[in-house]
Amino acid sequence: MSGATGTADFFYREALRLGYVARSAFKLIQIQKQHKLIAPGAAVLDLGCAPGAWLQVACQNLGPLEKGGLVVGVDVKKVKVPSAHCDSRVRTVCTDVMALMKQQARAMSPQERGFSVILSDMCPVVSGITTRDEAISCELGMRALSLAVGKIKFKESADYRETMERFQSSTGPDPDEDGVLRRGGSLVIKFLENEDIPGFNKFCKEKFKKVSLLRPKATRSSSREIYMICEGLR
Ligand SMILES: C[S@@+](CC[C@H](N)C(=O)[O-])C[C@H]1O[C@@H](n2cnc3c(N)ncnc32)[C@H](O)[C@@H]1O
Repeated sequence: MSGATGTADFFYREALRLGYVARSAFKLIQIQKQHKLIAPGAAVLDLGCAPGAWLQVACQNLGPLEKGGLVVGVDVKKVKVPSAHCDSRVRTVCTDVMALMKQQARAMSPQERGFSVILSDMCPVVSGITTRDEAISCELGMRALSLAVGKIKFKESADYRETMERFQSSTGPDPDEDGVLRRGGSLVIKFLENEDIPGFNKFCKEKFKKVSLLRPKATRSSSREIYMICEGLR
């Protein structure tokens, strides 16, 4: 688990010391510190949650139990809710997000009113074939985006049209047009850096009040991952 660099080893050791199940905890800690996406009592959907470090960080930011809130983690792998930093507000569902319908996702939210924060740390098992890994990463990102904002609609003349159309088909049929992210809510999507990111970025800038890209300090130097942080769904 420890990486080749001193920085990677630092985050690995810190995760062990502080009771996080993976060093990836520090990526969400940095995102949360800079963007304050998870408010006390928030309803958080964590896509690609195994082994559970983001569940821990999300729960820590819900505030005291009496504030309420919920963290639902979804992964193709079965995930046991970590005992440290998690409480009764955290639960996990084992399913493939590519096949998860919006109605099913909404049914997991409090009073079926949707989520205030959606996090996607999903990534493919890296094959080493760059174009293939990038395409799968974009498909996963597109699925997270369409779950959040609903049916992807844009003007014919939009200069990101080609990018969005290319990955739209990967989301599969879903009769529900509405997304499961509440108005004003925030979305975080992990991508492997590639030439389609500017297209996603432009689309998201129309949908959200603020969009930024972040490469957290805990990212391994060998990784091409980057996080798109979208705040304030219009
Ligand atoms: C980098 S890990 C997530 C780490 C997690 N955020 C944490 O801090 O513990 C990426 C996860 O995405 C999951 N994943 C990839 N494709 C998925 C899919 N189609 N549906 C659900 N989960 C998926 C993988 O199983 C893997 O557990």
